Amino acid sequence: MPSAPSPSPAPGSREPARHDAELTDSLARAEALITLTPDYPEPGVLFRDISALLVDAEALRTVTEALIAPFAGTFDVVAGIEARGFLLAGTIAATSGVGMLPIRKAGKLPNPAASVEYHLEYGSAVIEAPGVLEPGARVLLVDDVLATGGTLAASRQIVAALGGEVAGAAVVLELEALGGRRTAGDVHALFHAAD
Ligand SMILES: O=P(O)(O)OC[C@H]1O[C@H](OP(=O)(O)OP(=O)(O)O)[C@H](O)[C@@H]1O
Ligand SMILES: Nc1ncnc2[nH]cnc12
Repeated sequence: MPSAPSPSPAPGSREPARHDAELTDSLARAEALITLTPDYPEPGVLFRDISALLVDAEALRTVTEALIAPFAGTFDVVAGIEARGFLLAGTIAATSGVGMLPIRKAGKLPNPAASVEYHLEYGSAVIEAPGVLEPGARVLLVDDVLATGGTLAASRQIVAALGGEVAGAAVVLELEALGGRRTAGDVHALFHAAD
């Protein structure tokens, strides 16, 4: 079940306001669109795919708004982590009226200003970013899945190396069994999977 945001009752009422109930339903509908594929990309991994959520206009809008809800007015730039994080950072940038910083996988940028190696549930990788941030820019990090937390932790290092400040981190789905929050720090997660 979605965990955020929680419904706020109308004054003098024990019932949630209708718009909050609708938001909860819409989030539950979005969560149900996340598909599970066993043994992908390697044996033992249960892969979560947000493609069906992305292609659904209502689900995409609801998830975009819920990802930024706790951070309104606190960030100047949204950073998306290649590749799936790009998709959400794009919608957040358009919705929030801020710019978007692409954090790329290694070898895609001509002159990376920062580079960090990290480990994932299935392998290791290097991310890089261009030196385009204003000093002190407040950056919201966005990704689809929090698993081991290696990607978000590396992204925090990238933002610091660029001279920015991390305003927060938001993901669609947290895989709790992998303990990523211990590595990635505080993360706003819309949905939680226990396994
Ligand atoms: O918490 P972690 O263990 O670091 O894992 C989470 C990361 O793994 C996936 O990306 P992946 O590297 O598979 O790249 P993709 O977006 O290009 O598919 C996902 O989109 C996150 O970025
Ligand atoms: N199980 C998983 N499903 C989707 N993306 C992931 N990134 C790391 N682990 C993942």
